[in-house]
Amino acid sequence: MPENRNDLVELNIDNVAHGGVAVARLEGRVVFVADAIPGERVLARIADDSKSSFWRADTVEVVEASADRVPHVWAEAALDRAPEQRAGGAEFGHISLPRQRELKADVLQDALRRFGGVDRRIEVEAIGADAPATGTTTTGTRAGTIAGRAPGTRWRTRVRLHIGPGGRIGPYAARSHTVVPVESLPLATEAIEAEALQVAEALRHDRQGAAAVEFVETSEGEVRVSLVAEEQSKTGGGSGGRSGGGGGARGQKGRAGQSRGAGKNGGSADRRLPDSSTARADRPATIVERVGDREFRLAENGFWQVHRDAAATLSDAVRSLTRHDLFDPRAANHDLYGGVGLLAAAMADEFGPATRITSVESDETATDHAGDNLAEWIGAGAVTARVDRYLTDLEKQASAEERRRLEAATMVIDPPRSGAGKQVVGSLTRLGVAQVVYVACDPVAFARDVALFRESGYELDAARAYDLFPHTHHVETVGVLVRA
Ligand SMILES: C[S@@+](CC[C@H](N)C(=O)[O-])C[C@H]1O[C@@H](n2cnc3c(N)ncnc32)[C@H](O)[C@@H]1O
Repeated sequence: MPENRNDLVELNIDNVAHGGVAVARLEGRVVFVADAIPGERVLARIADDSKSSFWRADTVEVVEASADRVPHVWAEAALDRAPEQRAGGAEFGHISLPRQRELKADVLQDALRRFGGVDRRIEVEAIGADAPATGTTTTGTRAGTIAGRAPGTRWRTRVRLHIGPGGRIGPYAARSHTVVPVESLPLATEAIEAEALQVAEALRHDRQGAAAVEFVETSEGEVRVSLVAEEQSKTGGGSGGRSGGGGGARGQKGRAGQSRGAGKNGGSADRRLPDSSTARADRPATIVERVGDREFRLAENGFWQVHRDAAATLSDAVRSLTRHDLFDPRAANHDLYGGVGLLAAAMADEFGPATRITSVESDETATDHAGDNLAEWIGAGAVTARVDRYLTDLEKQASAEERRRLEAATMVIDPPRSGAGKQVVGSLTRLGVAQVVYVACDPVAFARDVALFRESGYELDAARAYDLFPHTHHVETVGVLVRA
């Protein structure tokens, strides 16, 4: 029986839940506990008791520590601060990296079992500079550690910081809209951290009507800085995964803003950023990202994988996991939720210049860029459409010959966090496609979609999981679904 001291309770931590919190029980009720590790005993403050089915609590002191507890990777998110003053976005930063990956694998395994009906353990692999030093992959990710860089840090090439009272910038605290001013950003690239500190200084004097600031470092080392206007910040615009040190893994675009490049070495002395009302009308600037030998053009506020080695890792993953024996280059292959064509290019690279592949993406600017990025392949193209409507139209309108090409097709799908869902999975299975190479950033949404595929006669074939978001709870899974 836990000891009650006002709203403080001692809790034994049992396991980990989806969303980066640990699970304890208090008089039979589930309590989701932040900043704890399974196996620990902690003193926690109840933060939310509004629901009858579960409560939320924040660790304030560790009574019996796990052997996997380490000093927090981000001092400004550590236990010695009040919970509402801990920077959000590095919710696993107090756990050793190998244990973080085990916990992510636990969450994925549990989701696949409970929601997908699949009994499978998929270990979560370290990537890029955190991976064991076995050389360089086909698309050029760097394996092995970089001297002077703590493991699991300096990977974040997209960061959104919010502007709080007094013009001070920082991430939100976990599960709140309280801005926590910070003086370090250990998950961000060094260049973004340096730029953010300078911009923070400028905004303290004049917040320029903005509610948030976004930082992007391209693979060429250029840092772009954009202000996000008040109403755009409230509607949650901005590319996926930019919040704080590690907020969401990804999301939808939609932010118009104003920006400037800071160059490789920190930018100009003039810290005034362009005015939001004038710049909002402009088309967003184009940036270039490099993956191996390939260049991709995209809008600077457009979606791009967040970890500096993620684009290469996922390109390698879809190339190697796709069942080569089921791949037909002349079939109606697709890259659904294709962004600027990253994974379509990986497939065309793997299967040769005759490969037919169509990228389908709802964002018009991204599709325009995908068309350019895929121009060298005669069989590759890009379409602006919502995937659900596009597939429904295909079901209604495809000729007999097109249906045969769809049946033989490989569909790469890389949906947002909510997953593909019933309608899209229904269309894919009714079309009877040969295989689906599913890139998933949310284990529960993935597992639910796996269940839908299984109900329609598909099985989960090969699958791998990657630690694209070290020190956060996020994990990326790539799984292949084939007709059983
Ligand atoms: C996770 S990103 C993947 C992009 C690309 N595969 C990559 O790795 O760069 C998901 C993409 O799907 C797009 N998207 C979201 N919902 C969509 C929908 N219903 N139909 C088409 N595209 C959608 C987003 O704009 C975003 O570009």
